[in-house]
Amino acid sequence: MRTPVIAGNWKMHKTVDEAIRFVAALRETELPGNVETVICAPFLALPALVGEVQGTRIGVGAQNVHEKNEGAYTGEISVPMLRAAGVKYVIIGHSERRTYFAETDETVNQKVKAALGGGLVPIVCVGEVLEERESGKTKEVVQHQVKQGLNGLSPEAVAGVIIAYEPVWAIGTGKASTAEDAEEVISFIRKTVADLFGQQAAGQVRIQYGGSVKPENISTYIAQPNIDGALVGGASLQPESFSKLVQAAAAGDAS
Ligand SMILES: O=C(CO)COP(=O)(O)O
Repeated sequence: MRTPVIAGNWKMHKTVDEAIRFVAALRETELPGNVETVICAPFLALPALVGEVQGTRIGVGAQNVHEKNEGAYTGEISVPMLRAAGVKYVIIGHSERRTYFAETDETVNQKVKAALGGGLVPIVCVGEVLEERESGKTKEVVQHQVKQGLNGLSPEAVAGVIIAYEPVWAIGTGKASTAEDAEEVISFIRKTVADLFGQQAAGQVRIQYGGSVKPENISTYIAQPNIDGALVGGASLQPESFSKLVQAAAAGDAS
């Protein structure tokens, strides 16, 4: 039985004060125990958030990390720095980082290894662009990204990874993938993990859907057998909406 994960990706939103106010509001709501709840915030807000979530079920994640532990890499943040700040998760290879910051499957792989080696849970993002979808290349693209991103990991390590399938055309567009389409690709990703790392790792690895997930559609994804939660951008920015996502995921998982 895989515990679903609802992770908010705030992207470049919220000052430290805004982040603190968000958690204060979220703490007013009852967060269910059968859903892993994560907030991935800008680096600056992370230490304050770690303090604010003490005693709650919320985990804190970063949105990127450098693959080296330290060195002359101006502007970068390392795994040991995040760990020392109490951060538990890190998003790796988000399509925005691949598009705007030249991340490749190779850098994703190095970052995943660094994260796992340093005790962070990586949320590894994969997904096709519209042109690839329209030319029937979705499975080929995500298979390649999964294979390269997880290259060289042990089956035990893969079991602890979270994969987020985020079709790029669905991100921030309001054009979410249907739950059936997302299930088809995510079950294919699980099969790819089984082929590469064995059935046990494939049975344990959690695979989220991301792309225009809202409180109104989250239940349709959670109802799918292979979809283990969601990575949410816009709808994670308001505490009411984020709380509804977590509640709906809990209700869907229990049903
Ligand atoms: O990119 C996303 C999460 O990482 C999805 O963003 P939206 O939920 O705003 O479409």
